[in-house]
Amino acid sequence: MVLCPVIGKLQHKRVVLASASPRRQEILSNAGLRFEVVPSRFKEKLHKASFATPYAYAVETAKQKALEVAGRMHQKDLRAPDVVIGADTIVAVGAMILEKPVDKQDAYRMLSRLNGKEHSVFTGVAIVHCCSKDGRLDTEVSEFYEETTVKFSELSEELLWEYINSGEPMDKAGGYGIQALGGMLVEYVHGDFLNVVGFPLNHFCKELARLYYPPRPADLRRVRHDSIPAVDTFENLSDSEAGGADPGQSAKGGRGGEQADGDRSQAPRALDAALNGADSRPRFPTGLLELMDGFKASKRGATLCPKSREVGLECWPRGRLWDPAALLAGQQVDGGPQDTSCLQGRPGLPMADHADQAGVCWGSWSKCHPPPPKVLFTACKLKLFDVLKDQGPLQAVDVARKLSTCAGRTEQLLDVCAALGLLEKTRRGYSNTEVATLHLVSDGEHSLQGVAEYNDAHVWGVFTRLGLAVREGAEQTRGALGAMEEERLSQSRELTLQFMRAKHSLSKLTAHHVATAFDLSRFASACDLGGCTGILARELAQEYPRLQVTVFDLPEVTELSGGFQCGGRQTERIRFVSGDFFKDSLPEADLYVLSRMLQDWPDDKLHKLLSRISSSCKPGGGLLVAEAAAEEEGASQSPRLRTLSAGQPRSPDEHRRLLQRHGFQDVRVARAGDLLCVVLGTRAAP
Ligand SMILES: Cc1cn([C@H]2C[C@H](O)[C@@H](COP(=O)(O)OP(=O)(O)OP(=O)(O)O)O2)c(=O)[nH]c1=O
Repeated sequence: MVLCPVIGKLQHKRVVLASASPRRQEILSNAGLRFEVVPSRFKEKLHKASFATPYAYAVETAKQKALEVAGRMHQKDLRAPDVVIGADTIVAVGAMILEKPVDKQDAYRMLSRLNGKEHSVFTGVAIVHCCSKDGRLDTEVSEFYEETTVKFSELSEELLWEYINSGEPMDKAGGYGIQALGGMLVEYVHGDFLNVVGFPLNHFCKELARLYYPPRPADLRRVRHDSIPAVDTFENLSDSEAGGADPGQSAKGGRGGEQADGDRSQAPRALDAALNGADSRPRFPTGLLELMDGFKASKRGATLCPKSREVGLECWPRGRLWDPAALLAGQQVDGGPQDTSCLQGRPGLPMADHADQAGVCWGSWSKCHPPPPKVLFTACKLKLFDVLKDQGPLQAVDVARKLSTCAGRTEQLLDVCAALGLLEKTRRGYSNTEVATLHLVSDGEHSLQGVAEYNDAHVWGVFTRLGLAVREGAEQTRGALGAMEEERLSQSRELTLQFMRAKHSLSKLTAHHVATAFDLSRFASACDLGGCTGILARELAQEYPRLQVTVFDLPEVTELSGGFQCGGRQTERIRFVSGDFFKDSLPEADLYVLSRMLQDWPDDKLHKLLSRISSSCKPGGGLLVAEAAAEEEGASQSPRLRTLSAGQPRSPDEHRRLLQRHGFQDVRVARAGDLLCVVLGTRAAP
């Protein structure tokens, strides 16, 4: 039972119920929660017509009730409570919202509307976590609603008036109290009874459990590959992205003036850290990155598949990518020819599934399933996860309205996202899973939207166009991609920014692992070559208090890096220097750092770069290299963490040999964060 540990977590907190409702007080105290009652003074006068649904109105009212109490208490005591709970119950008949009747006639009107019919009772709940920062109130709001269906019997006028005259309807939404005399009016109830009485206790406990015990990515449920809905293609949906409505605008629409802090993504980590004093860095989203990156495996795979190449089909290596949930859980699935069922028997589809000699089975995903990465990119581009963060759970039709997209296609997109483990689908609609909340919402601290955006806008195209290079092998691919990368960087400011955003968000996840893989305290200065926005430099400066760090990158990158800085004391020890590490002299440093750089370059460039570093590095100085880890010694097959990189990961031995070849000795290799291979070599005397 989730309740006990959750209540335990709240035990030492100052909890306030922002409600005068005696029913809410009773429900919560019966559940063992200890709290103070401070009724809200928020006037329930929000403009109902401006809400897309009745429950959106209830949720917003609940939130405003709680925020009013939090603000007032903070102003009065200069100390806010830890948690404020607000709730609002409404009765909805279709789109019409009924609140508490103002007088007997009003109660009669309401009860007459409900007479003999089904209606919905919605309770919106807001859980506001408060803290004071520099005397200012800081809040994190988590919100949800519950719906219960109630059916009234056919009631006579006489009975209605008798009930009204009892006085019971006056302080209750819809003009009745199901828990007392009003129970006699009710034929049936579907859903949570306590929700009708004013507080959905069960959902509240689940929400607390979600906040205090967020599921780990590995806990994401596994789905069978055939649960991914079959669709022809998502092109139509993509068309609407490009067309008329700006999805970003739609996503924000309808809730004008709302505090963006109604932010479910922030709450779990902040709470977790606050409660457990734990490191709030999220686990590495391996599966998600593999999903974002998966299409590269497909394109490389084409080299192994002569038949598919002949018929010009896009190939997807079965076994790796047909089980998206396994991917999200960071697992790889072995497949055999018997697993081709998802590809077979779909009438009219030009299938080319077959097993080649290497035992790899191929099929045309483009005709029977949408490619999972493209689904993810499309959802990000449409700001689907932002909409669900702010307003979820939502039904497909509501999502389509908010995104200005086609309802049918939107439902397909939502279903595929649910099958991929990015969304949760329940009776109440679709909502973000934990991994989506953490990494796919655009303004989240650990958002990987930048990676999705960049992969979609640029890398996908590169891989799609580079069939020739892919067929001709990894070296050529690296060369072609490296050249395109150079060309791209010089091309447009927007692309550069896109690239920087992607690299910035990835570096946020890896920088700590890179900085701490070895003890670097013997170095007084470091130079991060291609250090982009300085995330790793910042981590190094934070970890080693006497280290001076130089970030060296192309002028167009350093020029834009200012927009990514967030201050802090360690920035005094960081400087940005513009230059091209293939042409210009490298800044002096005891330690040179190349983080996720080497994979990008063809061998000639790679050796040129390493030999330039070797010449600049003083004897005793170091070279720290961080790359995606190959899965096992000698098996450079892992697609992990190659996002933004073109080449294949090297094995520890390959790394060792590479550094030794350029005059580095005592080369040590460490696996960091399960996904990175970090290598440290010491420059030998020439
Ligand atoms: C439908 C129904 C509502 N109600 C009550 C629950 C709520 O208290 C009330 C709806 O009004 P609310 O505005 O939700 O709550 P409230 O005014 O009582 O308290 P506060 O605003 O301070 O939080 O109706 C019942 O008790 N029984 C019922 O069957």
